[in-house]
Amino acid sequence: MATSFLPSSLILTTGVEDSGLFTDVASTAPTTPDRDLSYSMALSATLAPDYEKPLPLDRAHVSPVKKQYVSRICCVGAGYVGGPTAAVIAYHNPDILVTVVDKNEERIRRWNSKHLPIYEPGLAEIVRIARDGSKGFRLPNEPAENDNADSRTPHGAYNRRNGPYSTEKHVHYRIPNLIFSDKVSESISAADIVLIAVNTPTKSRGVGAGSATDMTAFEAVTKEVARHAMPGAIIVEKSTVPCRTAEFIQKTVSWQLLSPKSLREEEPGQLMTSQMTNQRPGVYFEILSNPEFLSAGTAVKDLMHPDRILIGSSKTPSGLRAADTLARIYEAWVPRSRIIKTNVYSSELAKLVANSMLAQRISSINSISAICEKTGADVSEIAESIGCDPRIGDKFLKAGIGFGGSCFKKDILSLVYLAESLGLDEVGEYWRQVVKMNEYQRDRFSRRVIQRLNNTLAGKKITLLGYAFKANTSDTRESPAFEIIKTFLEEGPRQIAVYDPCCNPEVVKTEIKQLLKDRTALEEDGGPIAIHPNVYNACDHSDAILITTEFDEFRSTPAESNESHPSSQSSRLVDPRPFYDQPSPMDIFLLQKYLLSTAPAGRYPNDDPFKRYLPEPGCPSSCPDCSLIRTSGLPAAGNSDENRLREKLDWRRISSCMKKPKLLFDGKGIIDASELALLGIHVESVGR
Ligand SMILES: NC(=O)c1ccc[n+]([C@@H]2O[C@H](COP(=O)([O-])OP(=O)(O)OC[C@H]3O[C@@H](n4cnc5c(N)ncnc54)[C@H](O)[C@@H]3O)[C@@H](O)[C@H]2O)c1
Ligand SMILES: O=c1ccn([C@@H]2O[C@H](COP(=O)(O)OP(=O)(O)O[C@H]3O[C@H](CO)[C@@H](O)[C@H](O)[C@H]3O)[C@@H](O)[C@H]2O)c(=O)[nH]1
Repeated sequence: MATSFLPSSLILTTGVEDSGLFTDVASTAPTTPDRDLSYSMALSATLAPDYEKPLPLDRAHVSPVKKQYVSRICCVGAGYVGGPTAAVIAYHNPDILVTVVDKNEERIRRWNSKHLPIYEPGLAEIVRIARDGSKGFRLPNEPAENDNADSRTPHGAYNRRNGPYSTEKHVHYRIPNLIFSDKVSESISAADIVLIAVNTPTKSRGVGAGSATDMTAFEAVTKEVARHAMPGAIIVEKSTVPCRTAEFIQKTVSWQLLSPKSLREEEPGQLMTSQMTNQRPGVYFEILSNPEFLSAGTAVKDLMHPDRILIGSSKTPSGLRAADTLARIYEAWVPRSRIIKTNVYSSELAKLVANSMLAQRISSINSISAICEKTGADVSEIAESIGCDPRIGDKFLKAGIGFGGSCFKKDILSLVYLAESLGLDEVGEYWRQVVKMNEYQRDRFSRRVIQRLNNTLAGKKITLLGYAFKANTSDTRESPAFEIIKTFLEEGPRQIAVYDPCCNPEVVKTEIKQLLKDRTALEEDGGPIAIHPNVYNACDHSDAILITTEFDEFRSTPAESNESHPSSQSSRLVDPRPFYDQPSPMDIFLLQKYLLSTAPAGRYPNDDPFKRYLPEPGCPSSCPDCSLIRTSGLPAAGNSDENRLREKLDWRRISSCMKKPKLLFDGKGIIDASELALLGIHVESVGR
């Protein structure tokens, strides 16, 4: 077996070697040539004379990746982006060691346990394989419903034992290649590529407070990189950052690297920086922008089947080669045609523009919803009719209580700040209006509820169904529900009941306490806010129910199709066999999905059709997550398990326990008013 680059403690014995199944199986993991940290494989790749030779194509659209160029990737930031992105990169590149580092030790502890800090459908499976390794297995290379096998194979060679379409494929065991660690500088120093995926929120104080991007975390990491990254390492902005951040990194890095003398001569304003230690003359890095476009709740789908991978680089030969090096990592599973290369500032700005344009559509349709409510037009009918125009398209036209989430607002505000700081005040004002409209829409909804309840909530119980900022996630950042709760609190209600099928009630309570900075807001502390684990208790004797998140469980209308999502093409359930080549990690991923979705319940224990999973890490008796599950019945990352029982609400039962007049305010356009009218519930919807 080839030598592994992993610490011996991480190499798991699978027992597969002993089974005699794979006598010729060797680890595909390369070894860093000399372990000298001044050596960078990425740099050597960029200098290799044959680097630009066209790659041989052995598949229709995915090029084979010669991964010997990059052996280690470090991702700084183990959050919603860093964790899943690194996991998917590691899953598809088993011979690259991917280390995710974070200064938050608690987060790292959870990534290393069976209690991942975030929930995303499919994430745990990917992490398990890449972090823990997997057993080798044999795979029948025939489609399950193989009633006409020969017609499925181009050469009629399907049943030949040794032909390209052999009846059985051996899939090699994997050694772990995904590590979560709190050793930030150490991991940076060993990496050929450093992805920076730390948080970049809106500044809350000082110059630009309320709109500029707070670059504190990003800058701190940049300095770590300048001090510790190996010469020639490629630095990648994964975080969403203001346009021209690459230039800022270049300067930060240069200030760290240049000698004090040269700095004094060239940048007199930066004398202070020159006094930093660790100058490393002659050391050079390439900086790339590679923004992430995943959405909460569909992160794994989005990462597995991205619409595009955007890579911005300088247009120098070395910058372009660095972009190619990063592109090759993605080419392990992303069709080349989906990898877009631009200049670095275009890439940075494109991320802000993408989010701003998406949010703008929501604000635009929400503005129309206000007109609809006063005219008798129906905003969903308008959205449907304009969405048929391919120039407009039908996505992101759902009127409601406005957008939430950690990204839209902050990214629009970052664009606003950029425009204003460039003296483009009208441009800034144009985009600021998107945020204003969003707040107006949410407040309009809250006011409508209060008005319909005779302008007072005193002595009344109001129920919010949904606390997460969108469906199928327990992410509650910038949740519209929280802002609505804040508005209602001012009215002195008897109870504000909250139910969310994904969020852990204990976690929501802690969060609300922190955000309100009020120790007496929760019911158990004598306040009106009650977070219910049971939806019927939450609705019992309610004066008004509000739909604040678009969970399918709450719907009385059919769920929306997501057919145009690129992932849906591959998740359309087709058996991907027979495999001509050795099945790739993507092949196995798609086959597993197919098998699980078509098999009768219970057919594959642990959802592991290939019996390849190794045991998950055990927890110590003091594990806080196990203790939370014992007390609340749910993990901290919530109950957004894709296998959770998505039982539809029994609206008849809810109607029977509501106070009269039975009022329901649909903030997400998922309720059929005429259906609930039959149950005696009066529905008011946004834009109708
Ligand atoms: N959440 C999303 O859906 C999403 C999607 C696309 C892009 N983005 C962008 O990606 C970036 C990260 O977002 P996120 O949601 O993952 O944030 P997050 O808050 O979930 O994670 C950021 C992590 O960085 C860590 N960190 C901060 N400073 C550090 C330091 N000096 N050293 C080591 N670790 C440090 C934090 O401890 C935290 O765990 C942001 O710029 C965001 O705008 C987010
Ligand atoms: O027609 C719509 C679509 C969405 N929303 C709301 O908009 C918010 C954001 O939804 P979505 O964009 O699906 O989720 P995010 O996870 O915030 O993803 C956005 O923000 C990420 C972080 O930058 C980007 O990577 C993604 O591409 C971008 O869609 C949620 O509150 C939704 O309820 C609507 O009100 N109407």
